[in-house]
Amino acid sequence: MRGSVEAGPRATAAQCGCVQPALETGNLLTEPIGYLESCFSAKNGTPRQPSICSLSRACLRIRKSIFNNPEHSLMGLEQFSHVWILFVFHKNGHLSCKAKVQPPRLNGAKTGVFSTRSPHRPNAIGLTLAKLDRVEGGAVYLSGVDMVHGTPVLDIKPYIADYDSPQSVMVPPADADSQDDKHEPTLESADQHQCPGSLGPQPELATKEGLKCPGNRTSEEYTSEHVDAATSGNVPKPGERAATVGLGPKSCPRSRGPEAHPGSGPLEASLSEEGTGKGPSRGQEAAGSLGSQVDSQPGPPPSLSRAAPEAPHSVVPTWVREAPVTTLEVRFTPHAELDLRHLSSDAGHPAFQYFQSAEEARRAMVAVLSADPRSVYRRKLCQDRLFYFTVDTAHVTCWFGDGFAEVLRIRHAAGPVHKPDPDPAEAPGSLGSSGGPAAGSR
Ligand SMILES: C[S@@+](CC[C@H](N)C(=O)[O-])C[C@H]1O[C@@H](n2cnc3c(N)ncnc32)[C@H](O)[C@@H]1O
Repeated sequence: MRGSVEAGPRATAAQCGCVQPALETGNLLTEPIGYLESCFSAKNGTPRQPSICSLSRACLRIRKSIFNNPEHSLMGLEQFSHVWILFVFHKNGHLSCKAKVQPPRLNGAKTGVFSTRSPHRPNAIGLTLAKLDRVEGGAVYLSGVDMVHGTPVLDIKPYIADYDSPQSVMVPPADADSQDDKHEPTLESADQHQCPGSLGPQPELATKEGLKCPGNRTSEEYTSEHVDAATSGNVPKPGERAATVGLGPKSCPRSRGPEAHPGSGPLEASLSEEGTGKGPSRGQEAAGSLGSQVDSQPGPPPSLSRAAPEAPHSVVPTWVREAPVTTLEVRFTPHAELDLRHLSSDAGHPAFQYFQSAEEARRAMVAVLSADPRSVYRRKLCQDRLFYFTVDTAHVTCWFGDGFAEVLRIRHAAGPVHKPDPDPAEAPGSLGSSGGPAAGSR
């Protein structure tokens, strides 16, 4: 009977009898357009969202197997300040089909996977809004990324506030005036009927669900380590967007632009909040918070905006903005400060591939650590243990105390930073054996 089965076209069969992937079935066989070169070589320490560290840089070279002349495909892209990057979470380790996940901001509570930005989702597809620093031939240089080195990238699309931000919904005056019940609701009218308090997810504790998994996917419950997912929105921060969309000067990893100088631009503005640990307190009781917040981010610059005067705001649940911990203070031991100076002046090694100075490297480390990159599991059960991450050529050893993170050692990353490394977080014994920093490392 019609309607008794799920709608959708059937797979097409080839002459040999095989079922071929076909667009109509939605079984898309993807071919990465390139593999990201990122300053983060492992998941550990990689920001949970692009807004956390605007200095996190990457380069994507379009493969010649996709386009003979990759530079043709990038023509015109340099006119945009931000791009969406669609990619595969290739380091997930296993396919996941958990309907509920535990985002760090819910501090152990569960919510539906589709209400989060968890990497562990049925199709393992990520979406990041990155700053486009420059286009050079067949390569794009990005910053503010939250992807590890080697990430297969499926697509690049320009960020267009008019299309991508609900605040920029275009409502022709005539249409707006004549709206009645016969019209499909526009995004604006739909949003205006949303009750902020009614949109939050209803986190539940430890509810098992029957799983419907395609193929032979694991039904293993996520460990907390596996639910090391961030859930904050990936639109630019308040202020950052207004300052940068479409207007900001461009910078690039290897050539200093005006904004590379401290105190001279939007990059600095966002870093000062990230880097000092003086950002707004994120609240203590995110778990179970059911409310929603109206996003009051400024819209695009007036020259670009065609928003209706009473344009709608987007709405997110409160927990997205309220982390379970306050922003951490970040300290460096004198030893670590010395290490950093040595690293940047050691003639035997290339100093940095992505950072332009030791100061930039330091600020990136502060940004990463002040956002507390630990999983819920580590935060709750492994406090004060050693934590490692690699950014650019720096391998960082630190530990977490009450309200702070302290960098203990900074060494040159063993081997090339771009070699896909095993995740130190997943390596046996990687946490060290003590409950605090190793005595010899201070
Ligand atoms: C929470 S996800 C968000 C990614 C993207 N902004 C999104 O919303 O889809 C970011 C985290 O994914 C992890 N990650 C980054 N690249 C990955 C990859 N290629 N494979 C698996 N995990 C990755 C890192 O631990 C990072 O902190």
